[in-house]
Amino acid sequence: MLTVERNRPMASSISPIKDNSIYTVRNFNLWYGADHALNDICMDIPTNKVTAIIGPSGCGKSTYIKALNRMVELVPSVKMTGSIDYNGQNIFNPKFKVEELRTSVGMVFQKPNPFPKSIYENVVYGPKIHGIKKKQILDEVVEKSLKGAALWDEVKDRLHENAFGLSGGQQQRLCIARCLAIEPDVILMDEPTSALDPISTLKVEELVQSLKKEYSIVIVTHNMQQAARISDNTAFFLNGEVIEYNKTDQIFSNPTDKRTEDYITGRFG
Ligand SMILES: Nc1ncnc2c1ncn2[C@@H]1O[C@H](COP(=O)(O)OP(=O)(O)OP(=O)(O)O)[C@@H](O)[C@H]1O
Repeated sequence: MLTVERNRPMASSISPIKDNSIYTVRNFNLWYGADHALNDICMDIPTNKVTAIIGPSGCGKSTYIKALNRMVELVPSVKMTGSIDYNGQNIFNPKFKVEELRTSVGMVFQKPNPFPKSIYENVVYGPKIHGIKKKQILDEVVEKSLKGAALWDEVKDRLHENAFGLSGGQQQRLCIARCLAIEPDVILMDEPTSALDPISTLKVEELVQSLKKEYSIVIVTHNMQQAARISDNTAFFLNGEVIEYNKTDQIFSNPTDKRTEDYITGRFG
């Protein structure tokens, strides 16, 4: 189990938002070599809400969400202290099964990254890895996931065509469908619309809002309007710290920290 080092100044204390939390994060620190990228993060993720993470480039947003699914450990120089509990279990406990995170937490990246396969094969990729072979079940997964990602009507007659033939916005929704196919509880999104045109962006934003009925969503975004439009709660990160974490309305209408106000009003970042 990881322990907390106390040989450095404490960051601002952040009171967790009082909702059912799928993640409980306590005093979490992360270093890339000597670079202290996350500093004493205490930030819970509520269930069935959209949580936006905003902040200037390099403040640790991606690192934080990659810690939530233990992807960040793929970087060899990483060192961490503190705890991240997922459904009450510390994900860094040696007894914790990381495969559980792989099936419960899906991730959507900045650039759509479909596999060089058909639309159908992209969606069934995860379920097949988890041993589902029956065609009828896979067909159902494809329809349900593509409907969930608001893409079914656009692709139902071309399921066996290569995914690279889709537009960028459609490819991103396909990546969301691929994520839904593993039936996750959480979807982590790292700037999912930054490579998309305004209409595709709107479709993904509408999708995020409809998905929160069934999923807990964390979205990193540089787009203030997007965070304000689609999220329930927003965290403002700066230099690896959570400066403010509150209801989105509150953050955007009446931030308590001057640095949050300066950032959302475009004075820096
Ligand atoms: N693989 C890595 N190896 C070493 N340092 C890294 C690595 N990834 C990120 N960092 C460093 O950690 C800090 C936080 O980076 P991170 O990518 O989490 O920020 P971010 O807020 O997501 O930035 P952006 O908005 O530009 O994507 C930065 O100083 C960055 O240089």
